[in-house]
Amino acid sequence: MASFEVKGGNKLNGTIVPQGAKNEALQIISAVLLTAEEVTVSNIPDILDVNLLIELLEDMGVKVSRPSRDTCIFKADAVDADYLASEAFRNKGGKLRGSVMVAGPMLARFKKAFIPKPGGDKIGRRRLDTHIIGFEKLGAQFDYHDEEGFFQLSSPRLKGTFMLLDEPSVTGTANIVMAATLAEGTTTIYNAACEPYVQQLCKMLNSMGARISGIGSNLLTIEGVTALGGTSHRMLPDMIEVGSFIGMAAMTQSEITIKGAGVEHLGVIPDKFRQLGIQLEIRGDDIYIPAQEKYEITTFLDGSVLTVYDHPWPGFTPDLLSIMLVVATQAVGSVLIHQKMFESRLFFVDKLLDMGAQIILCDPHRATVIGLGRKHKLRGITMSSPDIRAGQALLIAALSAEGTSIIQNIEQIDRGYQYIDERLRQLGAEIRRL
Ligand SMILES: CC(=O)N[C@H]1[C@@H](OP(=O)(O)OP(=O)(O)OC[C@H]2O[C@@H](n3ccc(=O)[nH]c3=O)[C@H](O)[C@@H]2O)O[C@H](CO)[C@@H](O)[C@@H]1O
Ligand SMILES: C=C(OP(=O)(O)O)C(=O)O
Repeated sequence: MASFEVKGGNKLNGTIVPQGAKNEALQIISAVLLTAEEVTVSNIPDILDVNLLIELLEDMGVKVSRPSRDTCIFKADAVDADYLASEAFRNKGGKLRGSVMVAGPMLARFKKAFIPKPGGDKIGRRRLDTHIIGFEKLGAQFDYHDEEGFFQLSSPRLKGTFMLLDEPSVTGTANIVMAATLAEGTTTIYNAACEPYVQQLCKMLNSMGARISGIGSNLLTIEGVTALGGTSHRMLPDMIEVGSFIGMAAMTQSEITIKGAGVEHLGVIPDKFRQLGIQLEIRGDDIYIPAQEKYEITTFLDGSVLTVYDHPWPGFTPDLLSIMLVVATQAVGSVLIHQKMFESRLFFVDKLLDMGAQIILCDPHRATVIGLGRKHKLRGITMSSPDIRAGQALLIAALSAEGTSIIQNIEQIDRGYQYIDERLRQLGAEIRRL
């Protein structure tokens, strides 16, 4: 279990380029299974989860070449569909959430799939019902193997239909869309997730010959085709990294430019940080954050305390709430952070309390932060990263704190943030991997 040692208190300065989007990468890389032709994918982040998925595809017989560090050429012309039934797949696939999205393409092209109990963050219950019920509506049968916790799916023939999803699941929508591209007839998905990740997937599928309309909305129509071909696709900048860097700049009073932030794909993210009183300027596709002595949380128009909560896109992503929470600890004013989707994502506030933050955890979903307004600094402590975003939030807290912090279990951070220590050192941070 590796750790970061962080000496806090330095003001950072400079330019940082966001990596390619992790959650987009997991969808896009799964989609290469839909064709026997070559698919070139660029701006791939070099992070644990994505590398594991690429390894998984190689184990399945997909040919992968890497002309440069961030680009892969995939060719799924000799896939061993039986590999999915193996224990090796269950073990490796079970290490990341993204492995569930191998199922849609496998069902569509090879008529069978297995979904291992997926890994990913332990942030509360994360059901797969939307995926499975969607496949079932397309004509697949499933068995749930209780003891090993995996789903076995088969589909001699997928047939398009109308479906109204129970919830706009991000990976669920991606999975059903991928299966529907090769189904007979037309599939209509209402209450579909429409995050930029899903939009990017649909655009890539269309460039492979799929016929998807309604991209960017919650009503997707997919006219099935008989085969898909090769294409090239470039991942968007990771919007969660962009948000994390905005928060980090404010919290550490740093002047930072986020270069190539993919501004048009950020939705409400910049405005949510502005609601915390953080100044930021959009300069073309860059975001400039000036060094700020103080930032003051706004109130609602009637003067009541601001609430920041998550909501399916185009609402605010749950993956940035931990960052918002930590940044609010040094703001002037108060905010209620309401994490609606996940039950166990706010428990990391214990560590912030130990660092001297003023937070009241109201219940597992809600925390009220009373900003310190820099009256005193957080103090460095030893802590363990519980999940990817809490890990990054604690790293930001440590960078702003007085003294030295040790963050353990940083595999959680490495799951989603590429070379984070190296990139932060370039901005002037004192961070060391132990
Ligand atoms: C690999 C990947 O892409 N992971 C992302 C994906 O996970 P993932 O696709 O697994 O998450 P889902 O969209 O399925 O849903 C997440 C959780 O929120 C609940 N839920 C979902 C929709 C809704 O309207 N109401 C609701 O309460 C679900 O029951 C589930 O417990 O989307 C999540 C929600 O944006 C993000 O946190 C994850 O980073
Ligand atoms: C929850 C996340 O990831 P995963 O779905 O892979 O656990 C995340 O990216 O914040």
